[in-house]
Amino acid sequence: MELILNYFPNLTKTQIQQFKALENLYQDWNLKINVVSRKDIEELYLRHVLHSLGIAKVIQFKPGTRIMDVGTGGGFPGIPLAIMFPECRFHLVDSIGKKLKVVDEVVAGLGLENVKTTHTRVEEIDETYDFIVSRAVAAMPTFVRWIKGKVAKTQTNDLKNGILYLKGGDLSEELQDYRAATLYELSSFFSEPFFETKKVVHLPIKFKG
Ligand SMILES: C[S@@+](CC[C@H](N)C(=O)[O-])C[C@H]1O[C@@H](n2cnc3c(N)ncnc32)[C@H](O)[C@@H]1O
Repeated sequence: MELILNYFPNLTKTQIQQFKALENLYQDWNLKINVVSRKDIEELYLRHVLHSLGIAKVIQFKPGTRIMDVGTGGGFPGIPLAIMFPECRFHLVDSIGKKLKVVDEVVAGLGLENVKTTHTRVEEIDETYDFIVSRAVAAMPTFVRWIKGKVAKTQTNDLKNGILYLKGGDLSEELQDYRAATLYELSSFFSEPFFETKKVVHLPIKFKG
């Protein structure tokens, strides 16, 4: 938890309580339904919470921003972001129901009122969002296909509406067809070796006409 405060010193009391509560909630629920690997649970704050919050170093979502987390799994990056931005609306989607059971329990345990979850493949979603966030779900071309028509046209944030994807390693091949993508190195925000090759990819979605 110190790790989070170190990089986000201006959290409210509620946010601090909620971030602290994550540890017990995930430990308990992970014993019942394994959604996070054991090694990762030991390093929950580094590998999951702080990594998710990399997006909060790239953008401060304005109140009212609508965000979908595609393939949220155990709730990452959606849950840490929902704690960080209580005035934004988060839709966490996954095609595996038991993972969302854990997410629903964590959301209830935290008392988060800005999160809804849906058990479906993202292709079936018929809503629009300002931003679509994700981690470890699909390569960019597939992902872009899945979220077609789901990004709202009107921009209200400093960054253009589109995808904010947490990715690692060399992305030159995967992103070769996406010249509009901007890469933000997480190592410039966080000093832990875990973030050495990790990035937030911002891909604005173009609208025709
Ligand atoms: C490797 S896990 C990543 C989970 C989480 N984002 C994280 O980083 O901890 C990939 C997740 O994507 C989900 N997924 C894969 N394809 C999907 C699709 N088309 N629609 C919704 N969820 C999908 C899987 O069920 C799985 O929970």
